[in-house]
Amino acid sequence: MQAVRERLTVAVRARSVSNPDHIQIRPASSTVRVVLPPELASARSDNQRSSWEWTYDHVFGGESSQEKIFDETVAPVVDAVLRGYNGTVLCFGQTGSGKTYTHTGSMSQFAQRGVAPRAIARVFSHAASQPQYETLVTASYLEIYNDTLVDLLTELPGPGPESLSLVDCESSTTVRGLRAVAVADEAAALEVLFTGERRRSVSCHQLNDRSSRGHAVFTLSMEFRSRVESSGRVTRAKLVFVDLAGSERLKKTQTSGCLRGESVYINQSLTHLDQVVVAAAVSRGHVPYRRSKLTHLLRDAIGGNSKTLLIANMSGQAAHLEETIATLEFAARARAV
Ligand SMILES: Nc1ncnc2c1ncn2[C@@H]1O[C@H](COP(=O)(O)OP(=O)(O)OP(=O)(O)O)[C@@H](O)[C@H]1O
Repeated sequence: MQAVRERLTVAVRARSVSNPDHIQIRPASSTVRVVLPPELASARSDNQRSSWEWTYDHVFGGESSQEKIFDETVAPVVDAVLRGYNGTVLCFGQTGSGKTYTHTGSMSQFAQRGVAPRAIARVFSHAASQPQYETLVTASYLEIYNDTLVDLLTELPGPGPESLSLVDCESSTTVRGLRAVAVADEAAALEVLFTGERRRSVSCHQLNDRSSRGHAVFTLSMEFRSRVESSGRVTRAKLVFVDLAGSERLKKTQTSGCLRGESVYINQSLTHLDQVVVAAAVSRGHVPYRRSKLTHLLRDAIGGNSKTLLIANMSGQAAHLEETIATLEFAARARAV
């Protein structure tokens, strides 16, 4: 792996905008402007603001296709991985804002497929165009559910499930015991992705009838070996997709019982993620990555040598303005890392 640290790239994607007076998506200038309506502004204390404007690396409105999102944001990360760098794509945002749609998309409509299946296609088409290299790819799929590591691929043939643990390597963190399945072609890699997708913890609540209850981490690990050079040099690289569980207000999701416990964990782990992002942005010293399994696992993506893209998904609905502001503020903090 080579060092590639650049500023973390941040893209904002709005699902749809219900009230352009209050939410203005401006792809041409890569900005988003939010103006609170008077009734919300007056409910905030005097020293709080009522309008904001943020600049990101990319901004997409509700009309942007899955293809456009992939081509403009994720394809450069995949291409860096194919040159031997590590890459991470993180989908973040409020529950129901479109994170899983961005990550996986529709399993039945080809044009609606998300960034992970498109990345798989790009990896294997690149491998086919480079016969001078042997490309070996393995896939793994992990879920962090209530701070427990769960292997989503244990139903595939292979050794039985082991208990999983995080292990620090030189600059990144790996998961000991996680199954890595060799995938020879695009179809095999998609099969692994969709097997894991089907096994994710999902529940129905007021804002999403298939809400992810854990953070999902899909990883393609690659080895490139020259068939023509005798040195036998091997380049290794990793492409990681993280579909985070959505932040949620308990009042809005109207969850109770188990679901409520999951929500509390989800919100807490996202708060830890925010704290780690702030620490990584302001300090070159200690960053509390070990605060949760999620931040520990994302050490390389946040403060290491991974080429990292954050896609901040926002609903764009006036009813969720406060959550949208929280998402956009997090995305702005991440851009400072
Ligand atoms: N840009 C979009 N275009 C069309 N449909 C979308 C778009 N974004 C999201 N959807 C649809 O909205 C619903 C909720 O989206 P999704 O499940 O991706 O949200 P999420 O952010 O992953 O939510 P959660 O955090 O609760 O898991 C899904 O039915 C999805 O297909």
